[in-house]
Amino acid sequence: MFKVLVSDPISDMGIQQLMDAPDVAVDKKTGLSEDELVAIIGEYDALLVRSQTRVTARIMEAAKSLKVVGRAGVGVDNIDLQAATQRGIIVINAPDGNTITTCEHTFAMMMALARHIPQAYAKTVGGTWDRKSFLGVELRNKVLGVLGMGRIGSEVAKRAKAFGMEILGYDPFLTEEKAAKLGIKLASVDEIVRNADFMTVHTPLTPETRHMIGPDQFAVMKKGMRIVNCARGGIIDEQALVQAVNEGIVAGAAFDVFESEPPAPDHPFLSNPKIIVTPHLGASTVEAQENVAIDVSEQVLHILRNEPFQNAVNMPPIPANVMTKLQPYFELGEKLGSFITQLLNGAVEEINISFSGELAEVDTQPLTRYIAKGIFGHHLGADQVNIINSLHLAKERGVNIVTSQSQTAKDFTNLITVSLRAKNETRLVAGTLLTGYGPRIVQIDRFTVDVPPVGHLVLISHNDKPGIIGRIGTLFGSKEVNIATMQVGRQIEGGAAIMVLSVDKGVPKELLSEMLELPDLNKAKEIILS
Ligand SMILES: NC(=O)C1=CN([C@@H]2O[C@H](COP(=O)(O)OP(=O)(O)OC[C@H]3O[C@@H](n4cnc5c(N)ncnc54)[C@H](O)[C@@H]3O)[C@@H](O)[C@H]2O)C=CC1
Ligand SMILES: O=C(O)C(=O)COP(=O)(O)O
Repeated sequence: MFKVLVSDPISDMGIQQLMDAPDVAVDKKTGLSEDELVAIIGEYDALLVRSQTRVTARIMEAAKSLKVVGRAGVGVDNIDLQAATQRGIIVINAPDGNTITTCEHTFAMMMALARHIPQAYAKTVGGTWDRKSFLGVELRNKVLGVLGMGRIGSEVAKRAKAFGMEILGYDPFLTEEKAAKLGIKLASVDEIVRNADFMTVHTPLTPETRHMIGPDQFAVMKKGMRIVNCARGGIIDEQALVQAVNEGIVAGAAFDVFESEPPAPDHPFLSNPKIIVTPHLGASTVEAQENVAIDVSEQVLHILRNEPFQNAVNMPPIPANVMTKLQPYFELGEKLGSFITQLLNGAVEEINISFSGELAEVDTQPLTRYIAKGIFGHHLGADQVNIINSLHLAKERGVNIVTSQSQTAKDFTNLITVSLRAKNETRLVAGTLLTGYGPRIVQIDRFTVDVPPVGHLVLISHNDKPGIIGRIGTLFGSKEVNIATMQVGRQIEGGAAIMVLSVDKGVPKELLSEMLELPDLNKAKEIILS
């Protein structure tokens, strides 16, 4: 008999199939502390949660029989995925079931914001008949900026069209063609910030999206913008938003999510009359809760019964013989994917991967998955992409992956070459595993280099002229950024060249912009490989 623990409020109708299964016993115990969960989790084979239960490494450690954690919803930031993977616990989510509901909540928030509904309601039920203070605005003919055009963002855009809005969308996977098909305009974050009347965010919270709307964006923002966040707290810098509201840059904001939930009683949003809030209700409808509970219960049942399953967000099993051969290359593959996606400007349309030398002797598909994980994980969030879903995510986004194998690998015993094609450019990186030395990037575009793919790198394209290395060294020194290693590559003397620096910490934005003012320096980009 499999034992399933449901530790958050999850729709009964959705989990009925688990309750009806003859080989499953379901316990519902909500509101448990970490200690209480640690004390009882050992007897369970599956755990079903929403966003309240924090499934920590401590809980996983105590979970001796746990095979699967099922998240009845999208975001898995409350689950320690690394700990789950380490212990071989599969984590699955229900990515589709609450899309429409969250999209509709976004609209409810946008309209409530445009017409001051919460404020007007409070005054009316308080006994004041005030028809003067709540002059609203129409949505019609307004520009809506959508940051994150995935499942929810795309549905929001669709509905906004029906309201007569013009939509500017930004997503690293949105091409002009896809945008045209959706009837929206592809725009940069900067264009959205400068031109939108309303803006709504629908990205996961990743290192890249954290505070993607912050002081720099508020400084150039169209005056009077209204902002909605029904995705994750922290995508918009809360302190900077409050300041922008107080300065009149932002006319109003509607937030369903907070950097820390629940927010402290003195959180500035809670006392600002121009900011309206809901307590993370985006997914809270009867329909969505049934959908996600049905989806997650179905997959949990498959996993418990050892049947094929979907929607895993962490590590899948790989056959032992394939594992032995390929495992040493997994990290290199993922790093190459992450490296090249950070170099590319524009939405990736095609990925070309070639495996050469001894790698050509085995089935390299698992390695392709790691490379795709590096490419997609950078934008979609490392917690959302794994080697089970990375190829599926590529397909879902219409990105073609072409792989080839060849027995010869120039000067190396093994070589992985990854190139990404976007509308206006193609970028290439190649890497190898050097026995005794570990992974190395050996080619970037047409330049030969020798760089370990770790930490903070700065990629500079410049003209091969005397003095440039010194000028860069002096500039980094003046900003207290230590250069650990420096690699230069060129094809001909005096021609185009590249430099790869590895530095000990993050590079301040102003250092990158000051670098661009140096003579003979053409481009500079920071690349972070964890
Ligand atoms: N408030 C609530 O109760 C709910 C919140 N959510 C949250 O809403 C968010 C969106 O969910 P879905 O649409 O289902 O996810 P999704 O994965 O379909 O879409 C997210 C999109 O964000 C894009 N993205 C990643 N980095 C970006 C960047 N730097 N700039 C612009 N776009 C970027 C991705 O390419 C992707 O297309 C998630 O954070 C999810 O956890 C989801 C359901 C309910
Ligand atoms: O699905 C998501 O990402 C959500 O944020 C919904 O969270 P909830 O299940 O309502 O606690």
